[in-house]
Formats: sequence, structure tokens, C-alpha cells
Amino acid sequence: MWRRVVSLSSFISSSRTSFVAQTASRLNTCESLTTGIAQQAKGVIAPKEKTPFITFVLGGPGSGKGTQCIKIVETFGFTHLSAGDLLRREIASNSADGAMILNTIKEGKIVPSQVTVKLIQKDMESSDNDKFLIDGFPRTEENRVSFDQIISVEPNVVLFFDCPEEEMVKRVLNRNQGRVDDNLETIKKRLQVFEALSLPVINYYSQRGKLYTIKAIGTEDEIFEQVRPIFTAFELHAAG
Ligand SMILES: Nc1ncnc2c1ncn2[C@@H]1O[C@H](COP(=O)(O)OP(=O)(O)OP(=O)(O)O)[C@@H](O)[C@H]1O
Ligand SMILES: O=c1ccn([C@@H]2O[C@H](COP(=O)(O)O)[C@@H](O)[C@H]2O)c(=O)[nH]1
Ligand SMILES: [Mg+2]
Repeated sequence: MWRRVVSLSSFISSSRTSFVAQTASRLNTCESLTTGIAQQAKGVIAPKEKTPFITFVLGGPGSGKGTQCIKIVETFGFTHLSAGDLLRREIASNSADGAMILNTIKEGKIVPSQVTVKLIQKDMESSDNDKFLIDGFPRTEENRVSFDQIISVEPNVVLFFDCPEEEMVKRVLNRNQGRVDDNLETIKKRLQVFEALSLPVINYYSQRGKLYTIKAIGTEDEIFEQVRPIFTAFELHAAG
């Protein structure tokens, strides 16, 4: 569990620890219950959270992000958080933001960052895992900055599924999942938004050496064989 107390021997020095206060109220390991609480009550020690391993999964509409995320989950044990799915869940639950989100998705536009980041944050906090695939986010520079400010964790890996436009259009039109944005008119808008707003995010991570570009053509298995070594390398690194 990534917000679990992993060490009780050091003080929290960073002011960017939005999860720490919540962690303190949700201590759930035996060791922290026996010794930690007593020491914290005396004001001696603050809990230190384990930093999660975060992968952002980016690419145009229909580039195969969700499909590959399923394979990454199966092989490497990540928790998959699709920003689009979280937003669709809000629509389905008739939440206060539901109507606004539905209209935004129909238009192929981007939902305000704070709405999306809060949904991601909620699912991360309620997860027992410490490895997350955040699929279809950040889509804009504003999304990226908002995540940085609210979650205060940098991604370890950014995957970019690079797919030719005509292939993406073909896949989306064949998807057949009843999505309100799977029609030619909305796809054209989504492609424009991707180019104008999402490519700058991809360039940002490229400049920081965090970007792994996957040629997203071929069979699903062929594409996964480009993805696999990226995470294998991280596993070996962690073990070695
Ligand atoms: N390598 C592939 N070859 C052919 N079809 C594929 C491939 N990968 C995925 N698909 C199919 O293309 C469609 C889009 O894939 P997927 O939903 O994974 O894309 P996505 O990037 O998550 O799209 P979106 O951003 O719209 O959610 C699905 O119907 C999927 O089954
Ligand atoms: O961070 C996000 C993610 C998604 N959206 C909106 O949802 C649709 C569908 O997203 P998929 O990732 O393709 O499922 C997208 O076109 C946006 O309208 C968003 O606003 N912010
Ligand atoms: Mg998807």
C-alpha cells in the first residue's frame, strides 16, 4: 500500500505532502498501531508515506492505451486508473458535475483539471496498491500542473502510444462500446485537441527523459512486446 507507513524513524520535512495528514488518520499496519501512534501522540514522530510508482499513459484517441493497460496490469500488477472511465463513472452516477462532464466529452473538449485530478486522487487514496497506470491523463499542460500541485508526485514513466491518425479513426469507429464520443465529428475534434494541447505535455516529458514512445501499430501482442521491457527494466533496477 503506497500510503502505508514505511518508516517511523524520520520527520516529514516537505510541505508538499498532501497525503500525509490523511495517512495519519488511516494507519493500518500493526507496527504503526503498536508503537507509532503512541509516539505520534507525544508529538515525537510523524508518519512517512511510501512514494507511489506512477506511469502516465498518453496517446491519441484509439491509439490503444486502454488495451495495453490491461496487459500491463496482468503482467506487472499495476492499478489502472483511466481518467476517461472515472469521468464516465461520474456521469453515470448523476453527480453534480455529471452534466458538465457529459457535454465536455461530447464536444471532445477537456474537463476542468481540478475535477479530474480529484477523481484520480480519490481512487489512488483508496487503493492498496502503490503502482498506478494513469491512462489518458494529463491531457494538457494545465492538467499536468494541477496533478503536480494536488498529488505532489512526479511520474516515473510516461508512455506515448504513437499511432497514425487514420488507424486511430478506424479503431474508434469500430470500437462499438456505445461511447458518446465515438463518432466522426467528435473524433475530429479530439484529434485537434490532442495535437494542440496533449502533444506539448508529451514534449515536456520527452525533454525530461521520462518519455517512452511506442509504435502503436501491429497486433496488440506485438505492441505489448515494446512495452514489456520498459517495466522489466524498472523491476530489475528495483531488485538490483
Ligand atoms: N493493436 C491493435 N490493433 C487493432 N485494434 C486495436 C489494437 N489495439 C486496440 N485496438 C482496438 O482499438 C479500439 C481502441 O482501443 P483502446 O480503447 O485501447 O484505445 P484508447 O487509446 O484507450 O482510446 P480512447 O482514448 O478513445 O479511450 C478498441 O476497440 C481496441 O480493441
Ligand atoms: O483527463 C481527462 C481524460 C478524459 N477527458 C475527457 O474524456 C474523453 C474520453 O477520454 P478517454 O481517455 O479517451 O476515455 C476525452 O475526449 C475528454 O473529453 C478529459 O477531459 N480529461
Ligand atoms: Mg481508453
